[in-house]
Amino acid sequence: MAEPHPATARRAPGPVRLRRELTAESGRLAWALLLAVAAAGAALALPLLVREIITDFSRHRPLGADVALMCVAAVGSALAQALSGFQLARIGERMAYRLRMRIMEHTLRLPLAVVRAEGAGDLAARVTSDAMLLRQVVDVATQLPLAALTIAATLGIMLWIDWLLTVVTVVSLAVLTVLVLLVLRRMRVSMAGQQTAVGQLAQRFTANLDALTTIKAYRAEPVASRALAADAERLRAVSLEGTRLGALIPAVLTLGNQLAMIAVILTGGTRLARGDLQAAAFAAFLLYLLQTVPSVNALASGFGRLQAGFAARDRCNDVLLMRPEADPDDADRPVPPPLPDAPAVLFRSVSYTHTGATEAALRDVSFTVERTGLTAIVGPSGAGKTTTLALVDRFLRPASGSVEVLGHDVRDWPLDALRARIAYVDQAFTLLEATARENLQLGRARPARDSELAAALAVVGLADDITRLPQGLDTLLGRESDLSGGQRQRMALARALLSDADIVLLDEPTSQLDGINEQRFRTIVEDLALTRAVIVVAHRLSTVRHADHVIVMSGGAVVDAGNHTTLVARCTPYRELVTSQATLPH
Ligand SMILES: Nc1ncnc2c1ncn2[C@@H]1O[C@H](COP(=O)(O)OP(=O)(O)OP(=O)(O)O)[C@@H](O)[C@H]1O
Repeated sequence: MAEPHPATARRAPGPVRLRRELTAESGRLAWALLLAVAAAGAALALPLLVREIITDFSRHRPLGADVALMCVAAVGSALAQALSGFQLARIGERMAYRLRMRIMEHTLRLPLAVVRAEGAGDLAARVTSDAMLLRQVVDVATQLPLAALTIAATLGIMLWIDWLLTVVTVVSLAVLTVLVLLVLRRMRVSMAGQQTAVGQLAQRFTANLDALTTIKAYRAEPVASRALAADAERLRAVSLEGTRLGALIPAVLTLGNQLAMIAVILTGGTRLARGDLQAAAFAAFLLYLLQTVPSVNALASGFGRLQAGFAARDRCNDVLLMRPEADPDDADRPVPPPLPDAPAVLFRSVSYTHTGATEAALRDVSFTVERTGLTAIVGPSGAGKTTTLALVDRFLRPASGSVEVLGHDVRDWPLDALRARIAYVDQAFTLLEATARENLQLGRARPARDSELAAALAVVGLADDITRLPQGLDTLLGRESDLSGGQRQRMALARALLSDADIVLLDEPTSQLDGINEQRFRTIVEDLALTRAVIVVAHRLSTVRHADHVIVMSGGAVVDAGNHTTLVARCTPYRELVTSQATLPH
């Protein structure tokens, strides 16, 4: 039997905490900050060197040493800045990678209904655009302290040059800060709205691409475009608000800086005229004042990016805080040994209502499936057949009653161990976007040999079709190379054959098979049923007549169960089903 994959039994990852993410890289971050401080320090020294050079000129001193120092400071500053940027890029990309992996792995472990409700496109937006915004927080982690440090150091030097001019500068900067903070507060709300709108647009676009055949067939491109345009318009409007707020910040900063400059020039000019201030000191002060401009800008843009990062973090956490389908103690649960005399599947008074549905899909359903043999579940559309199969594989959990597999309640199985016992062929015969070989081996604990794959493909009559693919078994399916509906169905069957599962669930497996393949399918299922429990949701009488046991469902309840002959004799809904198919080939 296949062993459960231990790696899949994981706990919920917990929310993203930016501080924890950053402290995980504290060594690298400190290194990046140190380099950035060195770069800023070297840049800060430049105006002082300018002062020295001006004094050299005025006193006719040789310039060589001071000019050389200035060059060293300029090149050193550029070099340190570049190295700091490389470090930050590394930290940022590693953080984004970790975050993306966490969200993707967690999403794959969410209940199916939750993933459907969230939408594939919206979930994809969290690992693309949200993760990108969050990644920028890393730059901010050095950008903010560095800018604050540079401003403080510059103000310190300015204070040393002239205290009165420094007071004028600080008052101007304080007014500026209040204005910028007001804009930033509004920006966070806007960023959250923007990211939600991105998710909604991505969701609708993905859904439309998935339904592209139908859209084309029904010339529904204008309808789809209209809906997409509405989402794109919502995104445009909310982004415009964010962009306007973003554009306001540099304008406010420029105005604030200019006001500070005017105030300093007026105060400094007056003192210069009175002889209270040296021309060289005033020039150096003005240069320092100019040098605060990029730092103040960096501070404001850093806070802006932080707001975007917070909004993205909240959206990522919305996903990460969703409960996975496995219980928290799933990984610690011992794998129960199958009980030798227990049935393969046992339903005891099971009821279930789908989320959002007003009526129960299953009501008080009870039945037994033996360890070997073919069990068919029949009934009209909407009777609850697929829901029944979903409960066996614990895609859904009963609202009341219990489902047992191999003698143990499905809730007592570690999820992975339970699913290792069951092979499931869904109605869509889903293939992954992966090679034919990978598709065939899904769910196997150990890789199959080529001869095993060839044997399974031969049984389902697919050997020639796969050989004809451009790279045979190693052809990537789902993009340029794809299979027909019937071929996909047989691939899914071959996968079940290769799976070693004790229980095989087949949801309408013959719907796309031609006569020859339907006959072949019957033989495969009969062979499988010799050693395993095969439960097949079937509409075709040809499948049902050969079943050892038939469960008749209607309106979410089991109305009767028995073999074909017994049911024809005593069960009116079954007889009607048989009569309705009497004209169909079987
Ligand atoms: N995801 C869902 N959300 C809400 N209701 C659902 C969902 N899936 C199924 N249902 C409802 O549950 C009931 C049983 O559905 P189910 O798919 O089990 O029927 P079925 O017998 O397999 O039908 P069919 O033969 O058409 O596949 C139906 O009334 C259906 O509308």
